[in-house]
Amino acid sequence: MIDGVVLTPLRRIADDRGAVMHMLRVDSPVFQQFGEIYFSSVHPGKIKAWHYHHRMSLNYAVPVGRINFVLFDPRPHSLTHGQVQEIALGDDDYALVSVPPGLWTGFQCVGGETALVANCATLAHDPSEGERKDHDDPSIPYVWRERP
Ligand SMILES: Cc1cn([C@H]2C[C@H](O)[C@@H](COP(=O)(O)OP(=O)(O)O[C@H]3O[C@H](C)C(=O)[C@H](O)[C@H]3O)O2)c(=O)[nH]c1=O
Repeated sequence: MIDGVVLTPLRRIADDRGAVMHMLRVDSPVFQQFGEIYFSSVHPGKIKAWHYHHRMSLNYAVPVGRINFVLFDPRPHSLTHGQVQEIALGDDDYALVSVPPGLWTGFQCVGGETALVANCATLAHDPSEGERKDHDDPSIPYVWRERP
């Protein structure tokens, strides 16, 4: 796992009416502070990458559909400097991934259903706090799956 990233399995309590899906509680070891919750949908095969945050920590869960979540560690003094990691997230592999600032992240919808990514972030969205690169930027050593 990239240094500082935490993957926490989450409960999905299903019955014949639907399901309750946990995400983040104030007494969780990964809870820091509340900034904003938002949801990002991504259609089958589509990529949303790359995102970088200077100060915001992310807490992602995917209650609908499935994504391949990818992280790249550019931090010069990190134990995992230069590493790339893929994490499968989705309603059938339901978990919370907590990501510190300073990493490049992105995701691709895998499977045939539009996926919904929930982010319970430690700060309210502030465009000046983030950076973007194209999904195929050569400075990040990762090749996304072919898109339909
Ligand atoms: C998050 C946000 C976005 N926007 C605007 C900015 C753009 O014009 C448009 C799409 O934003 P973006 O391209 O950043 O969307 P995603 O690629 O889905 O990424 C967003 O959702 C993933 C999960 C992340 O973690 C990102 O930090 C977050 O920005 O919505 C706003 O006006 N307010 C907001 O709070």
